[in-house]
Amino acid sequence: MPVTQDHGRFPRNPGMPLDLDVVASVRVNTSAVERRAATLGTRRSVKKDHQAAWLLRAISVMDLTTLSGDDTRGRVRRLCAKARHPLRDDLVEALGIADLNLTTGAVCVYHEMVETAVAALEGSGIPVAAVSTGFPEALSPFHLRVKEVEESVRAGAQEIDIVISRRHVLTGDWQALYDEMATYREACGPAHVKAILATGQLGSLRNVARASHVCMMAGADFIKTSTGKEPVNATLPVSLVMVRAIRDYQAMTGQMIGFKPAGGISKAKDALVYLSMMKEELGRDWLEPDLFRFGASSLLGDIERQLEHHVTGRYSAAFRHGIS
Ligand SMILES: O=C[C@H](O)COP(=O)(O)O
Repeated sequence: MPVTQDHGRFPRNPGMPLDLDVVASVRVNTSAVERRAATLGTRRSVKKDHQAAWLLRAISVMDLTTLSGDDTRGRVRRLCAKARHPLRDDLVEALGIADLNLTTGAVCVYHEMVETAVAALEGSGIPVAAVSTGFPEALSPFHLRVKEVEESVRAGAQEIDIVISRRHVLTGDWQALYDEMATYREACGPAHVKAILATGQLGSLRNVARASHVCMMAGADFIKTSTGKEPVNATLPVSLVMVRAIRDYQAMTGQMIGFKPAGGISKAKDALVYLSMMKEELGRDWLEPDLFRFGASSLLGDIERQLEHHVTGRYSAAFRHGIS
């Protein structure tokens, strides 16, 4: 499976009027979802022989992230350098992928760091994603959250990760959630918008499904699980519910919406499970950066280690074969 670097094929979601009948009709069979999620890790759709190719793909769909109170411009510049060249030169050579010009899908930072990241990524084609709207709690005055979105776009962010107000979901105020999301959509202008649901704080899988639908109806281009700051972040059951909402929304409107699991995904083997889930649930199109991203601050290191093992294993196997 060749890795493609395609940052320009984003489908823009025009949204639709809020349909409360659809929202009310959303049901989730929690035990069926949990059963399916439990089998995902043991499925073999990523064959061992192809693991290196899948790990390279995981890099190409990664929003390489730093969202820390002690972020500095220097740290962001180093992160951007890593996004341009995610793997060490010797590994790139050993894997025979020098011609791929592999990069991460995007770099994800706070608003304050957008300009620095944009400058550091100039000419690379790698977009900058900004977490705006009072990330991670979204409890600053609404007009300031909207202003932050506008400022991030002005500073050069091509993608905005907004955070929804959890209380609208917890109180079932779908109109308020729709209006909030639609306002952010508008404020994003040409930038693509990812709606962070903060699923660990939404109370139930049914609420996750209903919030997913409302955000897509209001124009979200992507739905994203978590900020990475909730007590529970991306999980497989939550992800299954969200990708199935994406499938239902596509059946209803024809529109393809992206998915971004984020928070706590730091192991290469977990990334492989997510990729195979996307392929099985939504199909091949959802393995591309315009429809799938990992939000992750520490996944790349583990992928690099696994690719090293892959190369070393291959060489030692070739060596043994040579002397037998
Ligand atoms: O949006 C991305 C997340 O904040 C990253 O979370 P993480 O630091 O747990 O990988």
